[in-house]
Amino acid sequence: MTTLSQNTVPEQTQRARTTGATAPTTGPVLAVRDVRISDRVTDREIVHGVSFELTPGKAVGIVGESGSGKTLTCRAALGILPPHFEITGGSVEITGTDIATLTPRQWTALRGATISAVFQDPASYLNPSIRVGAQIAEVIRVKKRVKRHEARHRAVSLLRAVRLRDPELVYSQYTYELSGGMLQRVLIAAAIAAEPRILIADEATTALDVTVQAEILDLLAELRERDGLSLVVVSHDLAVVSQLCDQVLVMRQGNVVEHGPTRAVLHDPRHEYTRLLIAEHDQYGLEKFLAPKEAS
Ligand SMILES: Nc1ncnc2c1ncn2[C@@H]1O[C@H](COP(=O)(O)OP(=O)(O)OP(=O)(O)O)[C@@H](O)[C@H]1O
Repeated sequence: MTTLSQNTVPEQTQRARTTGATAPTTGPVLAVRDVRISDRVTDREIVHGVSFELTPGKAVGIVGESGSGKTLTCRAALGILPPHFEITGGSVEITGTDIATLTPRQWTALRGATISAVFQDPASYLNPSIRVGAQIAEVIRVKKRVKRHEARHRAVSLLRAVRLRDPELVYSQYTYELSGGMLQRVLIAAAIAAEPRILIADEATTALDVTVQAEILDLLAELRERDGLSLVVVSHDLAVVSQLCDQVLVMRQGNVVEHGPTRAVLHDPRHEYTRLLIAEHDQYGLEKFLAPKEAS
C-alpha cells in the first residue's frame, strides 16, 4: 500500500480543509432521511426509504446489486436525479439545509464547493473541446475566487495529487489524448478542486488498474483523515468499501437490507443477501482488508 507524502495534496487545499475540519460542527454534513425515489413515467417507487448520516471525516459505503438504487440515492443527494425521477418521500439535508428549499442559484453555489461527486464514464463529464487542466482551473477560479495564474498552479498540483505523471503536460491535453484511467483521475481532481466537505464517489475507481486504484484510495483516505472530507462510496467492490468506510449500507431492489459499522456488517452479516455478496467476494481477498484491524 502506498503512503502519500504530506506534500501530495496542494498546500492551499490542506490549509483550507484543515480549517473546515476543525471548525465546530453541530451535526452531520449530510443527512439522508427515509428518502424515497419514484419514476413518474411508470409511476413506480424505485427507492423505498434510505437513511444515513455522515459526519465530518467519516465515510459511508453503499453496496448492492446492479439496479438496486445506489446511484439514484446519490443523485438525489446531489439534486441531479434523471428526468422523470423525483424524491417522493423523506428528506436530504446538506450541512443542515433541507435541499428541498434550495433555489437553483443556491444549488450552484453548493455543488463543487460543499458537495461534489465522481461518477463512472469520465468522458461524458468533461468538455472535449477544452484542455482538461483549464476545466479544473476554471472550477478553482470560480469557486475559490482566485486569479487565473493561481488557479492554474493549483490545478497542476491537483493533477499531481491524483498521481498523473507529468501534470504540466496533462494540463494542456484534451480528453481524446488521455486514457480512461487518466480521465478518471482528472475527474477526481476536478471533484476535489473546490475543496468540498462531502465527496460522493460512485464507482469512481472501478475503471482504474489495481495500483492506481490503491493510490486513489490512499488519497481519499488522506483527505478524509487529515482534512475532514466526508465520503459516500458506492462500489461493487467490498474491499474498497472495507478499506475506506466506517459504515456500510447494503441495498437490494431499492431497500436497505442491512446497515451498520462496516466491520460488523462484513464480519457478521445478518441478512442472507449480505452473506451472498461476501461469499461472492471471498475470491478477491476481502479478509486482507479486515484482518489487520481485527487483531488490534
Ligand atoms: N435515467 C434513467 N432512466 C430510466 N431508468 C433509470 C434511470 N436511472 C436509473 N434507472 C432505473 O432505476 C433503478 C435504480 O438504478 P440505479 O442506477 O440507482 O442502480 P444502481 O444500484 O446504482 O446500479 P448499478 O450498480 O448498475 O449502477 C434501475 O432499475 C434503473 O434501471
